[in-house]
Amino acid sequence: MMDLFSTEKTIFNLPQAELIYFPQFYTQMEASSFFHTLMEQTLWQQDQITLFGKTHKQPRLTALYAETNRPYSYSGITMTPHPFNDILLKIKQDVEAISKHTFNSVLLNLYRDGNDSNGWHADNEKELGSNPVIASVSFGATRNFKFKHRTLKQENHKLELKHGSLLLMKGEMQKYWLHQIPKTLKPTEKRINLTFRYIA
Ligand SMILES: O=C(O)CCC(=O)C(=O)O
Ligand SMILES: [Fe+2]
Repeated sequence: MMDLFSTEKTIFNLPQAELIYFPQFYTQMEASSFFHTLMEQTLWQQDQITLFGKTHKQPRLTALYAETNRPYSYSGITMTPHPFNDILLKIKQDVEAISKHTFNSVLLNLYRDGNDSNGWHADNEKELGSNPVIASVSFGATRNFKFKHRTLKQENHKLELKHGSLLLMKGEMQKYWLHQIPKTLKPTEKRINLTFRYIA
C-alpha cells in the first residue's frame, strides 16, 4: 500500500530540546480536505483569559477533544473536552504511528487572520508529566512558530509551519524553552493547529 504521508523530516539540533519537523506530513490535497472538515465540524469557542488582573477575549478560537471528559486547565482557563470524532481519530492515529507515542487529547486552535496569535508559553501543565511529547499538526495559512530558550539568550529561532506539516516537540523543550505564534501584519488567511497531548 502507498504511504499517504511523507516521512521527510528535519531534526533541529538544540540544547535541552528535541524538535523534529515533517514539512509534508500530509499531501496538499489531504491537508486541504482536513482543513475544510475541521473548520466545519469543530465546536470552536472563544474563551476569556485573565492576564495581569485584566480580562480579555483569547486572540483565537479553541476546542478541546479527549478520550475522557475530565476538565483540563491551562493559562487560567478550564476546558471541558468533547469526545473524539472520526477525523480527529484518523489524524491521531497517523501522528501516533510516526511518533511512536500515544495521545489521548487534542487542543485545536483557529487563527482567523494575522491578528490572532498565541503568546509566549510552555506546555508544562503538571498533567502532561515531566518531558511531554507534543505533536503539532498545521493546516491552512503558513504562520511563524517562534521559540526561545529561557536563559540562553542566543537561542532564539523561528520556523514556518506549513499546510499539512507536523512538528514534534520532545525532550526537555517544555521545561527550558518557550514558544509562540506572533501576530503578523501580512494579510493572512485562516490557520488551524492541532496539538496532540497525553494528559494523565
Ligand atoms: O499554533 C501553534 O502552532 C502552536 C499552538 C500551541 O503552542 C499550543 O496550543 O499550545
Ligand atoms: Fe504550546
